[in-house]
Parts: sequence; structure tokens; C-alpha cells
Amino acid sequence: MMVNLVSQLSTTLASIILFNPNIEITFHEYSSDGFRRSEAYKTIENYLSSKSTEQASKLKADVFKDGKCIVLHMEDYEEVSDVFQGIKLSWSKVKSIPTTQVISFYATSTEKRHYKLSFHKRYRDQITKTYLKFVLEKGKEIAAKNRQRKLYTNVSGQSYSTRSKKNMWSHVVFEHPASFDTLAMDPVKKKEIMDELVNFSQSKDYYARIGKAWKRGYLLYGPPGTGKSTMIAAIANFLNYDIYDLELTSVADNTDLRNLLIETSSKSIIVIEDIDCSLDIASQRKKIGKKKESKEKKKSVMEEEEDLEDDNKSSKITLSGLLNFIDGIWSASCGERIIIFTTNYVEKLDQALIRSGRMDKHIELSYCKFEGFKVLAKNYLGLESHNLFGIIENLLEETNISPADVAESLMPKSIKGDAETCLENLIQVLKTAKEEARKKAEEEERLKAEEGIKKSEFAEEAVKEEELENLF
Ligand SMILES: Nc1ncnc2c1ncn2[C@@H]1O[C@H](COP(=O)(O)OP(=O)(O)OP(=O)(O)O)[C@@H](O)[C@H]1O
Ligand SMILES: [Mg+2]
Repeated sequence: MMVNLVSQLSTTLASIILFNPNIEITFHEYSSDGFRRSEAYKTIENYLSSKSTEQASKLKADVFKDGKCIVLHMEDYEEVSDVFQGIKLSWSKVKSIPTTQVISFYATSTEKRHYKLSFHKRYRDQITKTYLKFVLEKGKEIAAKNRQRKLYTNVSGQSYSTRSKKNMWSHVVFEHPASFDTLAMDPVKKKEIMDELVNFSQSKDYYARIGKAWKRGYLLYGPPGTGKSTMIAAIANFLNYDIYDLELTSVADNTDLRNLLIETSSKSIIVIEDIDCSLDIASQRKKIGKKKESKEKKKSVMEEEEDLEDDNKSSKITLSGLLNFIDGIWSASCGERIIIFTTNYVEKLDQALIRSGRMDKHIELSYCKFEGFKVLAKNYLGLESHNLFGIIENLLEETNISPADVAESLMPKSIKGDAETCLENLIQVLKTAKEEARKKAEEEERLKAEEGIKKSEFAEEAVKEEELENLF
């Protein structure tokens, strides 16, 4: 009887060992030489963080963003489950300690960890081909969300704490509070921009398929104080990107520009503010024209000297240098990038610079209208409606005022300042702006009329002179 039981048990064990229906995949923490921490291990750790938080009984905490963000991971020997397309899987964290003691400077050589993934063998294809790719992508997304974002500049300054390699960029932590929620603009336009950004950030495969660098160019234009810089910060916060604020006047030449761009990382926005001022592109075009002219007609020594002085004063970056960069020749090396130009004078820009394909989308940020005002009133005063809103709506229709000026009027001028006082203050500002605009228009009319009179007097004079000349 006893012999029978033992033989039965051993048969069952043998069948379990021989016919184990599960497949196990291990992901080791360190590379086989023991020096490099595996990217896949870190990514899986990130992917499992939310599942660990929900399921594991022993957790380990990692603190990010100067203590503002805590991420929990499962401790050694813990196990969590996952479900993918209806398939049940399990992840466990295993620690192994070598039996022979090795004396080493590296802590890694004594304790070895790995994640072990188990699933039924009938799902081998789905797991190895689809699930693992999904885990790595999700893990990377989580890591990107948790990282401390940075604002880089190529202008060297004392306030910028850290300088990256080759001293090309210096950076500070990027903590601008702007968001699309607090941005005052037409809600339809806002939604369209947000949808497009999401679409862009998820289009890696699409860009790879069509053979284009994964980048998108935006031109933000409009009068001062309409929210161009605020929108850049909102985009960075929305997509969780770094910002590279490129000051073209501090870039020596095209090579310098290329080196700066090579150093930018993926998931970043490269910004050139006031592009019309930072690069005298229009005059470069004229200069090329002038050079052609000078070949045709000989120039005086003085004219040549004037041209040379002009050349020395202007930046050595050429329009073609900048266009090369935008076209992705230098930026195609890795990852997703957004390029944003801002300007107050869109009409001054060279068409080559802003044609579609380079600047894929042109966004006009304009004067504050009622929809924009409602966003500002909610942000600044916590108001969604008020009986003064009607008057403000009418005045905004008749007046050009920037969101920055509206925002300024809505800020309480004293601690006791209440919402109604702020709205009345804004009404006053709008009435004054309207009155000033009316006076300005009248003055312009008057000047035009005077010019007209002068011109007709001049014409009459000329006719009289001609008549006199004809008499003699
Ligand atoms: N559309 C807007 N929504 C919310 N706040 C705005 C908006 N526009 C301007 N502001 C407020 O006005 C301030 C100035 O705006 P911002 O710097 O974005 O303007 P800008 O268009 O970049 O101006 P400039 O052309 O002078 O660079 C911001 O700090 C913000 O508080
Ligand atoms: Mg600005």
C-alpha cells in the first residue's frame, strides 16, 4: 500500500516536472559582466509599480522630484499578477545569494536579483511578441512621467546650476504651473491642439513607416501678452517634455547650432522665441540679392566697407543652417521632438522658414475674447458667472486687449479685494482702452485727411507751375 502511494506520488511529481504547463522568463538586474544595470529590469520595475502598490505586502519606496513624488516597488520574494488580453500572468521578484563569498567593491556581485514572468505555454506567442513590447512601452512612459523635467538654455548664466557635457546647455528644474486648463483661448482651437499633440506623441510607428523624423513644428504668433510663452509651458506640462530654450543670438555659427541640437534629448521641445528678432533672416536674403547685384555693377570702396560691417554685425547662422535643422537632418538621430517658433510679426518671416512641413501648424494667439475671459475669471477669481459678465462680453467685442492685461486687472489689488471689485476694475480698464482706441482712430483719420489735402495742394501747385512754364 505504502509502496503504491510513493510510486503514485513520484509519478505525479515526474509528470509535473516533465509536463510543467508554464513558461518562465527571467530578467536579470545586471548585465552578465555585473557592471551595467539592465534597462529592461528598470523598465519592468516601473511597469509593475502600480500593480505592486495594489497587490504586494512588502514594498520598497523610491522618492523623486525633490521628495514630491513617491513610487513603490515590490520587495524581494513578492509576487503580483497581471492580465493581458484575458491571459493571466504572474511576476515575482527573486533574490539569489551566491553560496561562495566573493570579496568585491561592487554590492551587486553578492546579491543578484531578477524578475520572473510565468504564464501558460499556450500563450507563448502572444506574450513574447505582444505583451513584452507592451510592458516595455508602458514602463518607459511611467519613467518619463516620474522624471524631473528640465528647462535648458544655451545662454550661460550664474543662475543656471548645472551644465551639461561640453558646456553647451545649462539647465534648471522646470516647474512652470501653466496648463491647457488655465490657458485662455478659443476652446475648440484648444481641443484641436491637444488632440493633435496626443496623436503626435503616439505616432512613433507612423513616422518610422513614412521615413520621417519624429518631429513637429509649431509657429505661435500674435501680439505681446497673448500667451505664446504660456502655451509652450502648457505643452511641455501636457506631454511631460523638457524645454530647450534656444537663444540664436548666442549661437556662433551653423556648426555651433548643429552641436547644440545633437545634444538635445528625446521628448523635448526646442523653442526659438521671437524668431524675427533673433535671426536677421530677411536681411540675409536681401544680402544675397545685393551680392548678386554687386557682381553685375562694380561697387565703390565705401559701399563694400559698409557691407562688410553689416556682415560682421549679424549672426553667422544662415537661413539654410536653420532650415537644415528643421528638416531633421541633424535631429533625426533619436526620439520625438517638437520645434516651436514664436513671433509678434508673422508677416516679417521668410516663407521658406514657415512653409508646411517645416512649421506644420501655425497657431494664432490673439486678443482676449469672452471665452478666454471666462477661463481667466475662473482661474483668478473662481467665478463661473456673474451679473457683470454681460457688460464685459460687450466691451471685449469692441476692444483689443491682451489676456495678460485682462489677467492683470483681475488680480486683487489688496488682500481684502473681492471678485466684484476686480470685475469693476476690468470694466474700467476696458472702457479706457476703448476710449483710447477711438481717439487713436480719430487722430489717424485726421492725419490721413491732412495728408490728402497736402497732396492735392501740391498737385495744384505743380499744375500751375507747368501752366506758367508753357506760357513762356
Ligand atoms: N492666453 C492666456 N491664458 C492665460 N494667461 C495668459 C494668456 N496670455 C497671457 N497670459 C498671462 O500673461 C502673462 C504673459 O503672457 P505670455 O508671456 O505667455 O505672453 P507672450 O504671448 O509670450 O508675450 P510676448 O510676445 O511678449 O512674449 C502670462 O504670465 C500669463 O499669466
Ligand atoms: Mg513670450
